[in-house]
Amino acid sequence: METFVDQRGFVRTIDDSEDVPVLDESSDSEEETVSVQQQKKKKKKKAASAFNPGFSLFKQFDEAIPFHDDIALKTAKKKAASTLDEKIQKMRKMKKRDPTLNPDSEQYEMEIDEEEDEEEEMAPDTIKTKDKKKKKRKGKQTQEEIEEPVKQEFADSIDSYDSKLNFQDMKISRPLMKGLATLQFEKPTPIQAACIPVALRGRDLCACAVTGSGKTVAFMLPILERLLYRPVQQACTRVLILVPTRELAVQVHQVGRQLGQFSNVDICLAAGGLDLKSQEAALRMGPDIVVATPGRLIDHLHNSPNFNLNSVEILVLDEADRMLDEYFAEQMKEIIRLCNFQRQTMLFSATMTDEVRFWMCNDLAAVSLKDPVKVFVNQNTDIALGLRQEFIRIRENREGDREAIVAALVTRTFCDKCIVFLQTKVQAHRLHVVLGLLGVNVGELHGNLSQAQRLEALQKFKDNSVDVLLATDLASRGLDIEGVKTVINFTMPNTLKHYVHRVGRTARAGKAGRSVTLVGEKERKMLKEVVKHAKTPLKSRIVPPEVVEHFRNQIADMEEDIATIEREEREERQLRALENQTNKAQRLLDGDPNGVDGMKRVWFQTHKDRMAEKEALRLGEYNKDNKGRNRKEKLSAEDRAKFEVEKAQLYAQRVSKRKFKPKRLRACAEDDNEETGPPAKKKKNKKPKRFSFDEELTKTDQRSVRKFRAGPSFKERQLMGAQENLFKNRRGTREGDDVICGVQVFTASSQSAYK
Ligand SMILES: Nc1ncnc2c1ncn2[C@@H]1O[C@H](COP(=O)(O)OP(=O)(O)OP(=O)(O)O)[C@@H](O)[C@H]1O
Repeated sequence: METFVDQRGFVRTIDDSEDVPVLDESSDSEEETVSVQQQKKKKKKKAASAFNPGFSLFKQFDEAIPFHDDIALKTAKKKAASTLDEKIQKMRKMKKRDPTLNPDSEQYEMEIDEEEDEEEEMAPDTIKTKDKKKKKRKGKQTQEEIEEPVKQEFADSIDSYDSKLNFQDMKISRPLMKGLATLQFEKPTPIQAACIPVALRGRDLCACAVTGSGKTVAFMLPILERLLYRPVQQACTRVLILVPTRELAVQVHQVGRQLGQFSNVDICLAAGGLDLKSQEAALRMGPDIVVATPGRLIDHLHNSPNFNLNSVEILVLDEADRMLDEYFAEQMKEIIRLCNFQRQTMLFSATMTDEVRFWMCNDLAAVSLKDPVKVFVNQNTDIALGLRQEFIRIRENREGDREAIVAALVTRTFCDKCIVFLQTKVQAHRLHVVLGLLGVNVGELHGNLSQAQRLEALQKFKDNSVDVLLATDLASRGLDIEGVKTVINFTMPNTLKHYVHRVGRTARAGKAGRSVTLVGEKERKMLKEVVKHAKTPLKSRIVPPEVVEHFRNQIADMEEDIATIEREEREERQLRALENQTNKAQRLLDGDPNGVDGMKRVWFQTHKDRMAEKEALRLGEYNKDNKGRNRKEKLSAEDRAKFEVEKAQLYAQRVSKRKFKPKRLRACAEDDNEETGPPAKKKKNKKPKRFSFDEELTKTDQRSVRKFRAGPSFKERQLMGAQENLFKNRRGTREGDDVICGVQVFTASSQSAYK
């Protein structure tokens, strides 16, 4: 793959006017032959290293272990030490060593030695360029066209930038220039050139630029620059950066630290899954910048003494459209409620156009911006021009071939630096076993893993000890992994936006990359959307039927081994659950029901509320159909693939329903004054909602109780002078809608309290 490297070895950035070298069509067959050869060399290497003479399969059963609870737990620990990869290796070696264990077991032998010859005879994939069909206007409008956009009003709009501008021209201070030099950033990218001067002026902004265009530096650099001039007498948190995933938080934190390494700005990470106590200690010191995921941040806000957001001067929402979608809605409301409203707010994402109109009319009007500047560079594309997009058609009755096709792709053509995106964690895990048994060096990254496992999987993929990473949408946003060559979509992503982010993991910072998406008949609508948005020609790839059949047979032969591995894992999980229960019981006996320090952690929602929210957001269950009936005990390849597609479609349906749902009006403006800004415009022809006192008293359903009888909000308590009690008894105040960004939002209870 070609990269842009200038004479001085710096990674150059791409200008709007430049042509990006898309992978040459004529190179297809040559490229793939080379790839197959490389794969074969690799396989030989793997075959050589696959056998460890010291390995004893039954070693763990050598000693007779008497059954005893305690020992069972110890065994659980011991068993848990055997990772999935170890299990896969064990199975492969077992089959290799003792063919009598399974009459079909030549499969692994064949794969290591003889299959090479067989594959040599197999035809390479065929690639055709997809022609863009001419637009037919049937007088039928698309959903986007039908929708009447409620647009955010922008005070200014920037859609071009000064391509000659460099970091010196922006008056970036010396310590940060040194940081930029260490990162070898010579020249700002377009989004940086456009955003940094605006952000330095303290203006609110809403920025959108293609994936991999350097948005992180676009907000981090002006933040650090402004913090260099902060008063240092009193340490407090002045900047809050919110991101949707823990991995992204780690990455943003790292970029901040690298950029600010020669300054005295203190950055703290408050992401879920990482050590709570050390985060608490760091937050107590009042770090200048906090990079956080919403859930963990709320936990700290409610449970860490001396940590609050009262002094936050800059709020950044990275992947803003995700942060403001329904999944984070309740948590974001809570954070915004606790955040100082006199602040600069910056929103960044690669896919924002659609969302902007949302924010103004949904519950999250709270993050509305003050005279915001819209910075949309490269507006004509959200997909990198260096990306080559390929599609593989899956015929209606061949849905079950998806696993075989992906196996063919990653073993024959895209053998390294490849991310495969799947819709469900279960399918990602299964594919780990399948590809592992086929000898692929594979890792998985999704929400069913512990944080340590997640970070380890990512690290292994980054440092090339894993060639193929199987991930859910957890990894689709923001992650910047150097040198990702290929992104494979097992099914068409939920929405165009998901597609843009997934394929955006490759072809970053002006480099070339490739995406391969498997498209079934039911997913053709989404494909049309992608075709409509494409700025470069799309390709259609055909994997030869004999290759698909070969892998399909191999996978079918492995089913028994897959079941064995899954059974072992299930047993380990049960033992771990038993261990957890025993530990819990032990803690109860010791009189410490809540953990090490005996403090019960509080959360703004009750456990029941949280579970109800999760349940409402759930998109079907793996072994239940969409009517809630149990699926068959043993799912076929078709069933699994169908569920993946179904799940994506359920999500897309929900998004589209939400777009059409009438929005609740909850805000009313205060008097026009400096603090609160101008009053909101009165809606014509809309009867004001009336709250009756009787209603407040008599309505006892849960929603009304929350709506009418919520306690005073943060601001109201402040007004009442109860500052010291702010962190006590926060539960029950979540609907205490309050003063946010100049708009005062009253609940009925607060209205009557003020009357
Ligand atoms: N000025 C620069 N010069 C060269 N490379 C840069 C520059 N700024 C950022 N990069 C590199 O570009 C890559 C992408 O940056 P970043 O992750 O911030 O992109 P992004 O726009 O946030 O992507 P996404 O939309 O996927 O979140 C990173 O590897 C980063 O190091």
